Amino acid sequence: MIHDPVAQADRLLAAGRVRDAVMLIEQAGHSGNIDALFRHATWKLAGTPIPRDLPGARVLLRQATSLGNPEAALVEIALTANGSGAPADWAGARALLDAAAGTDQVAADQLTLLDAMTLTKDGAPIDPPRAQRIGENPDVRHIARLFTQEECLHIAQCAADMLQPATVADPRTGRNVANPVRTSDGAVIGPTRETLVVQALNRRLAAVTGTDWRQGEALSILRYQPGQQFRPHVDALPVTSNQRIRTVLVYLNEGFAGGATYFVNNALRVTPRTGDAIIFDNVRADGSIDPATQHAGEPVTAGVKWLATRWIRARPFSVWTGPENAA
Ligand SMILES: O=C(O)CCC(=O)C(=O)O
Ligand SMILES: [Fe+2]
Repeated sequence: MIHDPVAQADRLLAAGRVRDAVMLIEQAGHSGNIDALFRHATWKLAGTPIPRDLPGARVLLRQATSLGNPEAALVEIALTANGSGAPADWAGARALLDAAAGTDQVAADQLTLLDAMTLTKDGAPIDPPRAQRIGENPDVRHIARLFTQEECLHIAQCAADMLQPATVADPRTGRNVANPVRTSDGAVIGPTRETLVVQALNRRLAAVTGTDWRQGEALSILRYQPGQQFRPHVDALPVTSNQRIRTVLVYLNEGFAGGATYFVNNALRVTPRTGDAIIFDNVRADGSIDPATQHAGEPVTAGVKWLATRWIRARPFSVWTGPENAA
């Protein structure tokens, strides 16, 4: 038997021997190697080096979890709740988290945060707060303390190890260059990393924006250090069949200097405070882009600003099948 089939499969892949790598990982999985099962599942999720197969990945994750792989358990929980590879099943995901929490402190900590929320059997908030209007043209609505400090910290922690400087592809060279509009570091919490806490918060954002959670893009996290900013822009996309109709921003911390959100048209300036949210529509009633929604994240002058953004599409949005596709 091969001692470390995952390392061996990586070597085969690096040598371009994809078929051999896949055969090796399959065989090791069949004989109950939990790391091989998990690696095989991640390949099916990523769609490389084998085709994407979400139901197949779920089968492998189930096996790896039941054989005691805690990493597989967390991914299985995420996919169970967000409906990847099978219909969304909040109660099923919750039961898996309960089971994982018995031996895994990461799962236990998530359970503590979840237990502090009052949720329906589908993970939606039972009594979501109402927003107050704070500006006109554009209409900007505000909710104080939509997220608790602990919830904000959890989100920041989910993104912390993935933060990357903002870049755009240079149209001439195709190379990634610094983004001139946004200079902060960012990360998205994709479907395999959506803890039940993040998913409950995404459902809370859906409730307060009057949308379905499936319309939301993956939660985007931004971190601004001194001098970093998001220059004036609109969130709506220039060309799309599934527009970003609404935006909700949640400030994840406070105590830094600068970093207000500024709406150019009505000179509305929103001072960030931990857990506060603002909501605005990016399109007019006829669906056209509303230029009055132009806004900026002003430069941070001292300290660090953390922010979560949920861009909400007109219709369900699937992070698996590409930016324009419905689930
Ligand atoms: O940082 C801010 O306050 C604004 C962020 C923003 O405009 C966005 O995430 O779309
Ligand atoms: Fe924006």
